Amino acid sequence: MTQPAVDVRGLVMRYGETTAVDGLTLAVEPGTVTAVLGPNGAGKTTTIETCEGYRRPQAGTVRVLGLDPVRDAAALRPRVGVMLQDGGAWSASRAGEMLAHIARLYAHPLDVTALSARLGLDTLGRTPYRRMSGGQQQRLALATAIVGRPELVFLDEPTAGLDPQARRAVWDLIDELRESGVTVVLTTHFMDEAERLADWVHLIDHGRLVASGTPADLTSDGAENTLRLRGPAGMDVAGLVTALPSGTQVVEQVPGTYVVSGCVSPALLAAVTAWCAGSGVLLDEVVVRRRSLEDVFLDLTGRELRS
Ligand SMILES: Nc1ncnc2c1ncn2[C@@H]1O[C@H](COP(=O)(O)OP(=O)(O)OP(=O)(O)O)[C@@H](O)[C@H]1O
Repeated sequence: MTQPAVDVRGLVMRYGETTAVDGLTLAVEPGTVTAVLGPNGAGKTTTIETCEGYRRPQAGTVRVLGLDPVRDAAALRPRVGVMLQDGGAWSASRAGEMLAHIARLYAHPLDVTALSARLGLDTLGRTPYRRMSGGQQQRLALATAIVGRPELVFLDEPTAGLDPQARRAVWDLIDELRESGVTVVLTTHFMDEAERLADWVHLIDHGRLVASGTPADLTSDGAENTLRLRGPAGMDVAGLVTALPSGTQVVEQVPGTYVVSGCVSPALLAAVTAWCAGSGVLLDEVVVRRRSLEDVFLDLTGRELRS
Protein backbone atom coordinates (compact mmCIF):
# COMPACT_ATOMS: atom_id res chain seq x y z
CA MET A 1 0.00 0.00 0.00
CA THR A 2 1.18 3.53 -0.70
CA GLN A 3 2.04 5.68 2.28
CA PRO A 4 -1.12 7.31 3.63
CA ALA A 5 -1.32 11.08 3.22
CA VAL A 6 -2.55 11.20 6.82
CA ASP A 7 -1.86 8.43 9.29
CA VAL A 8 -3.39 8.71 12.76
CA ARG A 9 -2.71 5.87 15.19
CA GLY A 10 -4.10 5.53 18.70
CA LEU A 11 -4.51 9.28 19.07
CA VAL A 12 -5.64 10.46 22.51
CA MET A 13 -6.42 14.11 23.24
CA ARG A 14 -7.87 15.45 26.49
CA TYR A 15 -8.97 18.85 27.70
CA GLY A 16 -8.91 18.56 31.49
CA GLU A 17 -11.52 15.96 32.36
CA THR A 18 -12.88 15.76 28.80
CA THR A 19 -11.49 13.08 26.51
CA ALA A 20 -12.00 14.62 23.07
CA VAL A 21 -10.16 11.92 21.11
CA ASP A 22 -10.02 8.43 22.56
CA GLY A 23 -7.53 6.17 20.81
CA LEU A 24 -8.46 7.15 17.27
CA THR A 25 -6.86 5.31 14.35
CA LEU A 26 -7.53 6.33 10.76
CA ALA A 27 -5.72 6.79 7.48
CA VAL A 28 -6.31 8.97 4.44
CA GLU A 29 -5.27 7.62 1.07
CA PRO A 30 -3.41 10.08 -1.18
CA GLY A 31 -5.42 11.71 -3.94
CA THR A 32 -8.80 11.11 -2.31
CA VAL A 33 -11.43 13.40 -0.89
CA THR A 34 -11.96 11.99 2.60
CA ALA A 35 -14.74 13.24 4.86
CA VAL A 36 -14.45 13.04 8.62
CA LEU A 37 -17.98 13.01 9.97
CA GLY A 38 -19.40 12.94 13.47
CA PRO A 39 -21.87 14.66 15.77
CA ASN A 40 -21.02 17.91 17.59
CA GLY A 41 -18.22 17.29 20.04
CA ALA A 42 -17.16 13.98 18.44
CA GLY A 43 -13.53 15.13 18.27
CA LYS A 44 -13.24 16.03 14.58
CA THR A 45 -11.75 19.51 14.98
CA THR A 46 -9.34 18.35 17.69
CA THR A 47 -8.15 15.54 15.40
CA ILE A 48 -7.78 17.81 12.38
CA GLU A 49 -5.97 20.49 14.41
CA THR A 50 -3.56 17.82 15.65
CA CYS A 51 -2.91 16.77 12.05
CA GLU A 52 -2.31 20.43 11.20
CA GLY A 53 0.33 20.62 13.92
CA TYR A 54 -1.58 23.02 16.18
CA ARG A 55 -1.79 20.43 18.94
CA ARG A 56 0.71 17.81 20.06
CA PRO A 57 -0.66 14.26 20.47
CA GLN A 58 -0.98 13.33 24.14
CA ALA A 59 -0.77 9.67 23.17
CA GLY A 60 -0.49 7.90 19.83
CA THR A 61 1.10 9.18 16.65
CA VAL A 62 0.12 11.41 13.77
CA ARG A 63 1.96 11.49 10.45
CA VAL A 64 1.13 13.83 7.59
CA LEU A 65 2.79 13.16 4.23
CA GLY A 66 5.05 10.88 6.25
CA LEU A 67 6.17 13.71 8.55
CA ASP A 68 5.50 14.76 12.13
CA PRO A 69 3.19 17.82 11.97
CA VAL A 70 4.80 19.48 15.01
CA ARG A 71 8.46 18.59 14.57
CA ASP A 72 8.43 18.95 10.78
CA ALA A 73 6.09 21.96 10.63
CA ALA A 74 8.46 24.00 8.47
CA ALA A 75 8.77 21.24 5.87
CA LEU A 76 5.00 20.69 5.80
CA ARG A 77 3.92 24.36 5.62
CA PRO A 78 4.40 24.76 1.84
CA ARG A 79 2.83 21.35 1.16
CA VAL A 80 -0.31 21.51 3.29
CA GLY A 81 -3.25 23.95 3.05
CA VAL A 82 -5.38 24.65 6.08
CA MET A 83 -8.85 26.16 6.32
CA LEU A 84 -9.87 26.85 9.88
CA GLN A 85 -13.43 27.10 11.21
CA ASP A 86 -12.90 30.75 12.11
CA GLY A 87 -10.63 32.22 9.44
CA GLY A 88 -8.04 33.78 11.77
CA ALA A 89 -7.51 36.82 9.52
CA TRP A 90 -6.51 40.28 10.70
CA SER A 91 -9.76 42.27 10.95
CA ALA A 92 -8.64 45.17 8.73
CA SER A 93 -7.21 43.04 5.91
CA ARG A 94 -8.90 43.04 2.50
CA ALA A 95 -9.60 39.89 0.51
CA GLY A 96 -7.48 40.73 -2.55
CA GLU A 97 -4.49 41.97 -0.55
CA MET A 98 -4.58 39.08 1.84
CA LEU A 99 -4.78 36.47 -0.90
CA ALA A 100 -2.01 38.14 -2.93
CA HIS A 101 0.18 38.33 0.18
CA ILE A 102 -0.32 34.64 1.00
CA ALA A 103 0.25 33.66 -2.65
CA ARG A 104 3.67 35.36 -2.54
CA LEU A 105 4.74 32.97 0.22
CA TYR A 106 4.53 30.03 -2.19
CA ALA A 107 6.73 29.00 -5.07
CA HIS A 108 3.93 28.15 -7.54
CA PRO A 109 0.70 29.75 -6.37
CA LEU A 110 -2.61 29.67 -8.21
CA ASP A 111 -3.60 32.74 -10.18
CA VAL A 112 -5.05 35.05 -7.51
CA THR A 113 -7.35 36.96 -9.87
CA ALA A 114 -8.89 33.78 -11.26
CA LEU A 115 -9.29 32.20 -7.82
CA SER A 116 -10.93 35.38 -6.43
CA ALA A 117 -13.40 35.40 -9.31
CA ARG A 118 -14.18 31.70 -8.86
CA LEU A 119 -15.08 32.28 -5.23
CA GLY A 120 -16.87 35.60 -5.76
CA LEU A 121 -14.23 37.53 -3.81
CA ASP A 122 -13.32 39.86 -6.68
CA THR A 123 -16.15 42.30 -5.97
CA LEU A 124 -15.19 42.94 -2.34
CA GLY A 125 -12.85 45.82 -3.22
CA ARG A 126 -11.74 47.65 -0.07
CA THR A 127 -14.15 45.85 2.30
CA PRO A 128 -12.17 44.91 5.40
CA TYR A 129 -12.36 41.35 6.73
CA ARG A 130 -14.43 42.35 9.76
CA ARG A 131 -17.15 43.80 7.49
CA MET A 132 -17.39 40.76 5.19
CA SER A 133 -20.38 38.45 5.59
CA GLY A 134 -19.79 35.08 7.22
CA GLY A 135 -20.02 33.42 3.80
CA GLN A 136 -17.45 35.80 2.30
CA GLN A 137 -15.05 35.18 5.18
CA GLN A 138 -15.59 31.47 4.69
CA ARG A 139 -14.78 31.64 0.97
CA LEU A 140 -11.70 33.74 1.67
CA ALA A 141 -10.52 31.12 4.18
CA LEU A 142 -10.93 28.44 1.52
CA ALA A 143 -9.03 30.53 -1.04
CA THR A 144 -6.12 31.07 1.37
CA ALA A 145 -6.01 27.31 2.07
CA ILE A 146 -5.57 26.37 -1.58
CA VAL A 147 -3.80 29.35 -3.19
CA GLY A 148 -0.37 27.80 -2.56
CA ARG A 149 -1.27 24.64 -4.56
CA PRO A 150 -0.93 22.31 -1.57
CA GLU A 151 -0.55 18.54 -1.96
CA LEU A 152 -2.93 18.07 0.95
CA VAL A 153 -5.62 20.38 2.20
CA PHE A 154 -7.63 20.29 5.43
CA LEU A 155 -11.04 21.93 5.14
CA ASP A 156 -12.99 22.28 8.39
CA GLU A 157 -16.67 22.70 7.48
CA PRO A 158 -15.88 24.43 4.17
CA THR A 159 -19.50 25.18 3.27
CA ALA A 160 -20.92 26.06 6.70
CA GLY A 161 -23.02 29.20 6.34
CA LEU A 162 -22.76 29.39 2.55
CA ASP A 163 -25.73 30.00 0.28
CA PRO A 164 -26.58 27.27 -2.27
CA GLN A 165 -24.68 29.00 -5.12
CA ALA A 166 -21.51 29.41 -3.08
CA ARG A 167 -21.85 25.83 -1.85
CA ARG A 168 -21.90 24.54 -5.44
CA ALA A 169 -18.89 26.71 -6.32
CA VAL A 170 -16.97 25.19 -3.40
CA TRP A 171 -18.02 21.67 -4.43
CA ASP A 172 -16.76 22.29 -7.97
CA LEU A 173 -13.48 23.55 -6.59
CA ILE A 174 -13.09 20.47 -4.39
CA ASP A 175 -13.82 18.23 -7.42
CA GLU A 176 -11.08 20.06 -9.32
CA LEU A 177 -8.64 19.68 -6.44
CA ARG A 178 -9.21 15.92 -6.53
CA GLU A 179 -8.82 15.83 -10.31
CA SER A 180 -5.49 17.57 -10.01
CA GLY A 181 -4.32 14.95 -7.49
CA VAL A 182 -4.67 16.98 -4.29
CA THR A 183 -5.68 15.04 -1.17
CA VAL A 184 -8.61 16.71 0.55
CA VAL A 185 -9.63 16.02 4.14
CA LEU A 186 -12.84 17.74 5.08
CA THR A 187 -15.27 17.84 7.95
CA THR A 188 -18.91 18.59 7.33
CA HIS A 189 -22.29 18.31 8.98
CA PHE A 190 -24.00 18.06 5.58
CA MET A 191 -24.44 14.39 4.78
CA ASP A 192 -25.48 15.15 1.19
CA GLU A 193 -22.20 17.01 0.81
CA ALA A 194 -20.18 14.05 2.07
CA GLU A 195 -22.12 11.69 -0.18
CA ARG A 196 -21.59 13.97 -3.17
CA LEU A 197 -17.90 14.76 -2.61
CA ALA A 198 -16.19 12.06 -0.61
CA ASP A 199 -14.39 9.02 -1.96
CA TRP A 200 -14.03 7.81 1.59
CA VAL A 201 -15.79 8.55 4.86
CA HIS A 202 -14.55 8.14 8.43
CA LEU A 203 -17.36 8.42 10.95
CA ILE A 204 -16.22 9.24 14.45
CA ASP A 205 -18.12 9.49 17.69
CA HIS A 206 -16.91 10.05 21.25
CA GLY A 207 -13.40 10.37 19.86
CA ARG A 208 -13.40 6.91 18.30
CA LEU A 209 -13.83 5.56 14.78
CA VAL A 210 -17.26 3.96 14.44
CA ALA A 211 -17.39 3.32 10.69
CA SER A 212 -15.23 3.74 7.62
CA GLY A 213 -15.76 3.17 3.94
CA THR A 214 -16.93 4.63 0.67
CA PRO A 215 -20.34 6.31 0.84
CA ALA A 216 -21.68 3.45 -1.31
CA ASP A 217 -20.25 0.80 1.08
CA LEU A 218 -21.63 2.54 4.12
CA THR A 219 -25.10 3.00 2.69
CA SER A 220 -25.37 -0.57 1.38
CA ASP A 221 -23.57 -2.40 4.21
CA GLY A 222 -26.12 -4.70 5.82
CA ALA A 223 -28.71 -2.16 4.84
CA GLU A 224 -32.29 -2.95 4.20
CA ASN A 225 -33.41 -0.68 1.43
CA THR A 226 -37.11 -0.24 1.01
CA LEU A 227 -39.70 -0.06 -1.70
CA ARG A 228 -42.63 2.25 -1.11
CA LEU A 229 -45.87 1.52 -2.90
CA ARG A 230 -48.96 3.67 -3.14
CA GLY A 231 -52.17 2.08 -4.34
CA PRO A 232 -55.61 1.00 -3.16
CA ALA A 233 -56.09 0.69 0.59
CA GLY A 234 -56.47 -2.79 2.08
CA MET A 235 -54.45 -4.77 -0.47
CA ASP A 236 -53.87 -8.44 0.38
CA VAL A 237 -50.51 -7.92 2.11
CA ALA A 238 -50.23 -11.58 3.19
CA GLY A 239 -50.81 -12.69 -0.41
CA LEU A 240 -48.19 -10.26 -1.69
CA VAL A 241 -45.61 -11.50 0.82
CA THR A 242 -45.99 -15.11 -0.34
CA ALA A 243 -45.18 -14.00 -3.89
CA LEU A 244 -41.93 -12.31 -2.83
CA PRO A 245 -38.47 -13.72 -1.99
CA SER A 246 -38.32 -15.14 1.54
CA GLY A 247 -37.30 -12.59 4.17
CA THR A 248 -39.19 -9.76 2.49
CA GLN A 249 -41.66 -7.89 4.68
CA VAL A 250 -44.63 -5.80 3.66
CA VAL A 251 -46.43 -3.37 5.94
CA GLU A 252 -49.37 -1.10 5.13
CA GLN A 253 -48.12 1.96 7.00
CA VAL A 254 -51.19 4.10 6.42
CA PRO A 255 -54.16 3.09 4.26
CA GLY A 256 -52.92 2.85 0.68
CA THR A 257 -49.19 3.24 1.50
CA TYR A 258 -47.10 0.08 1.73
CA VAL A 259 -43.45 -0.39 2.67
CA VAL A 260 -41.68 -3.45 1.28
CA SER A 261 -38.39 -4.10 3.06
CA GLY A 262 -35.75 -6.67 2.36
CA CYS A 263 -33.15 -7.01 -0.33
CA VAL A 264 -34.43 -4.55 -2.93
CA SER A 265 -33.41 -5.84 -6.35
CA PRO A 266 -34.77 -5.81 -9.92
CA ALA A 267 -36.17 -9.30 -9.19
CA LEU A 268 -38.09 -8.04 -6.16
CA LEU A 269 -39.53 -5.15 -8.17
CA ALA A 270 -40.56 -7.59 -10.92
CA ALA A 271 -42.20 -9.93 -8.36
CA VAL A 272 -44.18 -7.04 -6.86
CA THR A 273 -45.46 -5.82 -10.21
CA ALA A 274 -46.21 -9.41 -11.38
CA TRP A 275 -48.30 -9.99 -8.24
CA CYS A 276 -50.10 -6.67 -8.84
CA ALA A 277 -50.82 -7.65 -12.45
CA GLY A 278 -52.12 -11.06 -11.34
CA SER A 279 -54.30 -9.47 -8.65
CA GLY A 280 -55.65 -6.67 -10.84
CA VAL A 281 -54.00 -3.97 -8.71
CA LEU A 282 -52.89 -0.73 -10.35
CA LEU A 283 -50.27 1.04 -8.24
CA ASP A 284 -50.09 4.85 -8.32
CA GLU A 285 -46.48 5.03 -7.25
CA VAL A 286 -43.47 2.77 -6.72
CA VAL A 287 -40.40 4.34 -5.12
CA VAL A 288 -37.10 2.64 -4.34
CA ARG A 289 -35.67 4.29 -1.24
CA ARG A 290 -32.00 3.69 -0.60
CA ARG A 291 -30.39 4.32 2.76
CA SER A 292 -28.66 7.66 2.76
CA LEU A 293 -25.47 8.54 4.59
CA GLU A 294 -27.69 10.47 6.99
CA ASP A 295 -29.57 7.24 7.86
CA VAL A 296 -26.23 5.51 8.52
CA PHE A 297 -25.02 8.46 10.58
CA LEU A 298 -28.16 8.50 12.75
CA ASP A 299 -28.17 4.71 13.15
CA LEU A 300 -24.57 4.70 14.34
CA THR A 301 -24.50 7.84 16.45
CA GLY A 302 -28.06 7.94 17.77
CA ARG A 303 -30.71 10.58 17.50
CA GLU A 304 -30.26 12.46 20.75
CA LEU A 305 -28.89 16.02 20.65
CA ARG A 306 -25.27 16.55 21.60
CA SER A 307 -24.27 19.49 23.77
N1 LIG B 1 -10.20 24.20 23.84
C1 LIG B 1 -11.01 23.33 24.46
N2 LIG B 1 -11.11 23.31 25.80
C2 LIG B 1 -11.90 22.43 26.42
N3 LIG B 1 -12.67 21.50 25.80
C3 LIG B 1 -12.60 21.48 24.46
C4 LIG B 1 -11.78 22.39 23.72
N4 LIG B 1 -11.93 22.11 22.40
C5 LIG B 1 -12.81 21.09 22.32
N5 LIG B 1 -13.21 20.70 23.56
C6 LIG B 1 -14.13 19.59 23.86
O1 LIG B 1 -13.62 18.42 23.23
C7 LIG B 1 -14.66 17.66 22.63
C8 LIG B 1 -14.40 17.49 21.15
O2 LIG B 1 -14.48 18.80 20.53
P1 LIG B 1 -14.20 19.00 18.99
O3 LIG B 1 -14.30 20.48 18.74
O4 LIG B 1 -12.92 18.34 18.61
O5 LIG B 1 -15.41 18.24 18.33
P2 LIG B 1 -16.04 18.37 16.87
O6 LIG B 1 -16.33 16.98 16.46
O7 LIG B 1 -15.15 19.17 16.00
O8 LIG B 1 -17.38 19.18 17.16
P3 LIG B 1 -18.22 20.20 16.21
O9 LIG B 1 -18.91 19.34 15.21
O10 LIG B 1 -19.20 20.77 17.19
O11 LIG B 1 -17.28 21.19 15.63
C9 LIG B 1 -15.95 18.39 22.99
O12 LIG B 1 -16.48 17.80 24.14
C10 LIG B 1 -15.50 19.81 23.26
O13 LIG B 1 -16.39 20.44 24.18
